[in-house]
Amino acid sequence: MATPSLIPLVDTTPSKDLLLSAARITPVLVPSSNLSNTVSTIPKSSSYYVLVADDESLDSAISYLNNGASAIFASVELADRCISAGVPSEKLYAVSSSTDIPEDVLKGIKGALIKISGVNSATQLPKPKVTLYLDESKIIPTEKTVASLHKSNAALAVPLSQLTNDATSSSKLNITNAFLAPITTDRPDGLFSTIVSSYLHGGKSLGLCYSSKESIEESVRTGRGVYQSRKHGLWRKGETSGAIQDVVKIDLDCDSDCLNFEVIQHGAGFCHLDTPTCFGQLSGLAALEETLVSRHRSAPEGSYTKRLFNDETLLRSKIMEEADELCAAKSQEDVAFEAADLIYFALTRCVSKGVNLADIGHALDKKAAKVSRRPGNAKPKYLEQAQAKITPAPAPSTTQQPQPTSFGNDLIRMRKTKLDGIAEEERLQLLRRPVLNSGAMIDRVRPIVEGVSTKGDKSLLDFIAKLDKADLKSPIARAPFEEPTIQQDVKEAIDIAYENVRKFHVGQAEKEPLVVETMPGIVCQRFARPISRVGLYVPGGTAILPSSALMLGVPAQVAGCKEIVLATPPKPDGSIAPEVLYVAKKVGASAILKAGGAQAVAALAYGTETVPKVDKIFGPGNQWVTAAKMFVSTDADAQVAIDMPAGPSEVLVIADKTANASYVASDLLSQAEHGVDSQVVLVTIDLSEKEIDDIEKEVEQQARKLPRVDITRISVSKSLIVSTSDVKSAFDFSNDYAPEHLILHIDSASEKVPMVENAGSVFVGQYSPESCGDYASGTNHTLPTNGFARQYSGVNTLSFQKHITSQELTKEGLDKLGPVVVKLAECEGLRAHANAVRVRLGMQSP
Ligand SMILES: NC(=O)c1ccc[n+]([C@@H]2O[C@H](COP(=O)([O-])OP(=O)(O)OC[C@H]3O[C@@H](n4cnc5c(N)ncnc54)[C@H](O)[C@@H]3O)[C@@H](O)[C@H]2O)c1
Ligand SMILES: N[C@H](CO)Cc1c[nH]c[nH+]1
Ligand SMILES: [Zn+2]
Repeated sequence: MATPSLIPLVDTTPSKDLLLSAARITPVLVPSSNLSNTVSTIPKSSSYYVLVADDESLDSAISYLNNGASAIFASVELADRCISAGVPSEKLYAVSSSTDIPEDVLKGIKGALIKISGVNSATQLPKPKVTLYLDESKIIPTEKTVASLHKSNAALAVPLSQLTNDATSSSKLNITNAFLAPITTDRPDGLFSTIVSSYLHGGKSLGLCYSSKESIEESVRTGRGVYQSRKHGLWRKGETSGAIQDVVKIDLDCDSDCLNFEVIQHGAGFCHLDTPTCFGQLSGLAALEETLVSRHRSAPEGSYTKRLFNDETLLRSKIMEEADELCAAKSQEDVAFEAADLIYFALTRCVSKGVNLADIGHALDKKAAKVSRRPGNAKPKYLEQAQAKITPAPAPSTTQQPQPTSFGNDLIRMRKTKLDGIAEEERLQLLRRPVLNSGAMIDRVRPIVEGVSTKGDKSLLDFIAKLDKADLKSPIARAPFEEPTIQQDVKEAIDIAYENVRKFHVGQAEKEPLVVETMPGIVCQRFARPISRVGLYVPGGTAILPSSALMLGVPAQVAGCKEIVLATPPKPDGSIAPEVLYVAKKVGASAILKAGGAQAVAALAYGTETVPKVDKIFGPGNQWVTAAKMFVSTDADAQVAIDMPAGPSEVLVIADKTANASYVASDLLSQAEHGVDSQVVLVTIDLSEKEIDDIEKEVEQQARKLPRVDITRISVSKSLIVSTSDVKSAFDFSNDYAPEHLILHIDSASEKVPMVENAGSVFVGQYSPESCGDYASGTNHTLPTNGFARQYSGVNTLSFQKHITSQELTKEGLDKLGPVVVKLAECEGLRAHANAVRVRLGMQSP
C-alpha cells in the first residue's frame, strides 16, 4: 500500500456522505475531542487515526489504540512517553510545529505531523519517516500541492471542511482528485489497472479491470463499483445485471500505479459468466461461508446444517467436541482434519448470528492492533478439564481413522465406524452424502439458463465455447447422422448390450389398456401414450458414457417417443464421441445437441432457433446439470418435466463372512472411480478387524493400479466402512441410506432381497457385479442418488410415457350414477356440475 498522499482531518462534525467518501480512500484523522460523534460513522472496514490532545494522559493515548485506532498522533512530549511505554513505532506519529524533532523520539515514531503556515517549502524529516503537513493558513490546498508533496515522500493533512466530494465544486479541494494526484500509469490509454477483491471473503481476488479518474470519482462519491471499460466507456457494475457492488475501500499499491477495489459483491458474482470470481468458484473458507449463508437462508429438509442452526445445544456440544478432538489430534493430517471440523461448526455459529468472515477478520485486526495485552491464562474450569485429559495421553479415537489426503502416496482408505451403540445424531451424519449445496448451485446455473432461454442460440454458442470449450457454428446435428467409425468389437458389445436393455424395457411396456367396469354400464380405462418430445442428457465431462446414451435411448425408443434429442458435451473440435453417435443412430435419435452442462439443459427445456424444445429431460450429470434440471422443472414457462435428481454415482455393499474381499473391493472401486463426489459405502456384518483389514488392503492395492486413481483416492477418502453385528442392522442402515446401487455379498443373498426397502437397483450375490447393470445385463443404470431412492424409481419404459384415463357410461350407467353425482355436486355448491347430469336424466332443478 502506498503512503497516503492525503489525510482528511475531521475538524468539524462532517456530512456523513463526505466522511464515508473519505473513509473509502484513506484513513481519517480524528481529534480526540471529536471522536465520540464521528467514530460510529466510520465503517468497520476503514482505519482511522486519533489526534490526541496535548493534556491527555499516557493511559488515555494508549486506550485509543486498544479500542480500534490504527495509530495515534501525539505531542512530541507525549510521543516520547508512548515510546517508553512500548507503543510500536508504526502506530505513533509526533505532532510538532517544526521538523526539529529530537533524534531519540524520531527513532521511535512512524512519522510526524508538522503544523505550519504554507507548505510550499516542505522540509523533510529523515527518511524513511513520513512527514504530514497541516497548513494552518486556512488557504484551500490544490492538487498540485498534494502531488508535489507526495514526490518528496510527504503528505497533506487537510481539514474535512476544505474538502468536497462534489465533482463540480471549485471552491474546495475535490477529495478524489487529491487522492489521485500522485497516481501514475504506464498504459498508453491512460487507464489504471484495477484489482477487484471481495471484502466478505478476506480480500479474495474477484478479477481485473480498469479505472479512469472519472470512474474512480464516481465510485468514491457513490460507494458503488464503477470502472472504465476499454471498449464501452464508463462501466457501472451491475447496472444491467443487478450484480452491483458496494465499495468498501480503494487502495493504491506501493508505487501508486495500480488500484485495489475492495467490494461487497451482490447478485450472482463478479464475472460476466456469473461465477463469483473471474478465476472460477470460491474455495476453502470462502466457499464454506457461502454454503452456510445459503443454508441459513433456505435449507432442504434433512439438512444437518439446518439442524445445527435450529438446535443451539447441539451446535454448542459439537463445537466443544471438535475443539477437544483438535487438541487430541496428533499427526498433521489429523490436526488439519479436526481443525476443519471445528471451523465448520464455529462458522455455523457465526453465520447463525449474522457474523461473516470479514467481521472475524476485523476482530482479529482489532486484537492485533492492541498494544497492551491480557496475560492469556485459561479459566480454572477449562484448565482442570484439560489437565485431566492430558494425563494420561488420550487414546486415539476408535471410530475415526487417519484421513488420507488427495495427494502423493498417502493411504487410500475409507473412514471406519462401528454402528453398535452409536448416537442417533452420529448415525444421521453417516447417512449424509458429500454433496454440494443445491440452493447455491441453483443460483449459479440461473444466469446460464436465463441467458439461453432469452437469447437463444447466440447465448448457447457462447456458453458452449466458454464451458464446453468448443467453438461451434451450430449447436445441433440432425438425423440422418454420418456413419461413425468405431472398432468392430466395441460395436458388437454395444449391440449385445442394446438387445438386453431393449428386452428388459420392452417387457416393462404396457401392451393393453387397463379396462375396469366399476358399475354396470360404467367402463373406466387407463392407457399409455409416449411423451412426444424427449431430451436425453448423456454426460461427457470426465468420461464418455455411450452406456448412458443406451440406457436413456432404448426406453425412449421402446415407449415410442417421436422426437428424441440427445445432448452431450462436444469435444474441442466440435465432434461427439463416435460410440455415442453409434448409439444415437441405433435408438433413432432425431437430433444431437452438442452441448453439456446447464446450457444443454436450458436449450432442451426452452428450445432455441435451432434446438427443438422437449417435454421431458432425462439423464444423469454433474452438479451443473442436476441443478439446471431442477431449475427448469420449476419454471412454469418452460413446461418441462425431469426424470429425477440423479447425481454423483454411489454404491452400498453389504458384506458378511462369506464375502470375497477382492470382489467387494472391486465393486466399491467401480463406483468410486466415477467422480470425486461419488460415495461408496461398505456395511459389514460381524466381520473381525482382520477381515475388514483384508478388504481395505484390497481397495488400496486395486485402486493404485487404476488409471483414475487420483479421482478414486478422493472419493474413497469421503467414503465409509460401517460395521454392524447382524443382518437386520445392516439392512436397516442400507434402507435409511437408500443407495443408488446395493450389492449383496452375503450368505443366501437372494433370500434377503425382501429386506430391501429403498435402493435404486440391487445386485444379488457375488457373481453380480454392479458394472453388469451399468452396461449390459438389461436393467437401467440411470438411478436415483443422494437418498432419492426412498421416493423415486430408476428410469424405465414408463418414465417415457404418460397415462391417460377414459370412461364411457351407458344410459343405464348414468341412471345409476347420476343421483350420486348430483348429491355430491350440490354438497360442494357446484350447481352446473349437477345440472350436467340433471339435463340428461330429465331431473328438476331445486
Ligand atoms: N446416477 C447416474 O445414473 C449416473 C450415470 C452416469 C454418470 N453419473 C454421474 O454423472 C456425472 C458426470 O459428470 P461430468 O462432469 O463427467 O459430465 P457432465 O456432462 O455431467 O458435465 C460436464 C459439463 O458440465 C459443465 N461444467 C463443468 N464445469 C462447469 C463450471 N465451472 N461452470 C459451468 N458449467 C460447468 C460443462 O458444460 C461441461 O461440459 C458424474 O458425477 C457421474 O457420477 C451418474
Ligand atoms: N454407474 C453409473 C451410474 O451411477 C453409470 C455408468 C455409466 N458407465 C459406467 N457406469
Ligand atoms: Zn458406473
